[in-house]
Amino acid sequence: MNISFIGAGSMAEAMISGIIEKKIVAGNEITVLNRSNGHRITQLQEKYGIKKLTSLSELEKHTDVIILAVKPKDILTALQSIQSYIQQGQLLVSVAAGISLSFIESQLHNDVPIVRAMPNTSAMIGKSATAIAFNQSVSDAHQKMALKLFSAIGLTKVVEENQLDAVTGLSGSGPAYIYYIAEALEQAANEIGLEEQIAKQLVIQTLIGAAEMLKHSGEAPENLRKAVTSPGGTTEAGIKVLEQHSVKEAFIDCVKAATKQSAVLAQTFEQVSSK
Ligand SMILES: NC(=O)C1=CN([C@@H]2O[C@H](COP(=O)(O)OP(=O)(O)OC[C@H]3O[C@@H](n4cnc5c(N)ncnc54)[C@H](OP(=O)(O)O)[C@@H]3O)[C@@H](O)[C@H]2O)C=CC1
Ligand SMILES: O=C(O)[C@@H]1CCC=N1
Repeated sequence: MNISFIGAGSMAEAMISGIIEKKIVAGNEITVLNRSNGHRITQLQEKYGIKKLTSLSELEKHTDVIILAVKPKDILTALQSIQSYIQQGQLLVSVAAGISLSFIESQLHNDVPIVRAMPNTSAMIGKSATAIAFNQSVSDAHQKMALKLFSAIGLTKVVEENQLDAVTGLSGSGPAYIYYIAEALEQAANEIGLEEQIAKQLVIQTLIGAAEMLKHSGEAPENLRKAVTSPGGTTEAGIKVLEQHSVKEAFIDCVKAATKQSAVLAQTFEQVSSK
């Protein structure tokens, strides 16, 4: 299988790294095209043994999967540049946030099988939580191929496309919410007089331990929380303050706002692009 990346940024690198590490394809079966920076391609060549896509016409003969890994603002130009080279049987994958399957279809000449994906930054270490949706032209074989590719960068779930705004609000943006908690815990540690380097490690290990417990214990988060909370104890005193500040409600509103913004961005982008 040969894979071509249009765009050589952080998401492309995360996918390249995962795909090679999981031996889905070898480095020399991956070609990459960037917009401006030759140095970036050389860097990826040296690190992963990938090849440079020297001309877009190479897509016609040597590619089974084309992965669009450009920013949403660049997707129209990228689609216009590749549209005449896409061949029957090739699979097109887009990781661009907020760019709908119908928008991509509208920029192409034929019925092209398309996968739209929403990964997150933990793809860098193979720990993304990704959701993918397919258009009508995607075959069973293509679905399997897409699942294999995204499973190389973490957990992958198939959803209907209308769920992708919610996925973006939850797990696409999700790492930032957890980093926000880590920031707050580190600041608290500082204010209560803990040594900085020790506090950082305690915060990280607390987050990892809690995440692993959620994954492996089979218990609901509420039960795990109650197991830490002794009556009249320290956790109860802490949680009481979170409740006074309506922190749970704030997180619920946070995910809803991010989900809403995903839909707004998609609409705005498509209106601008269709002018
Ligand atoms: N980063 C993340 O965590 C997540 C990213 N995504 C999505 O992934 C996509 C890529 O994001 P990310 O990797 O972070 O972005 P980056 O800015 O790191 O990379 C984008 C790359 O696309 C290249 N590019 C732009 N236009 C073209 C073009 N016409 N032809 C070829 N290459 C082009 C850029 O080249 P140059 O540098 O020369 O301009 C750059 O290398 C986005 O659409 C984003 O929404 C989705 C979920 C999470
Ligand atoms: O904040 C954003 O718009 C993007 C989409 C998902 C993660 N980051």
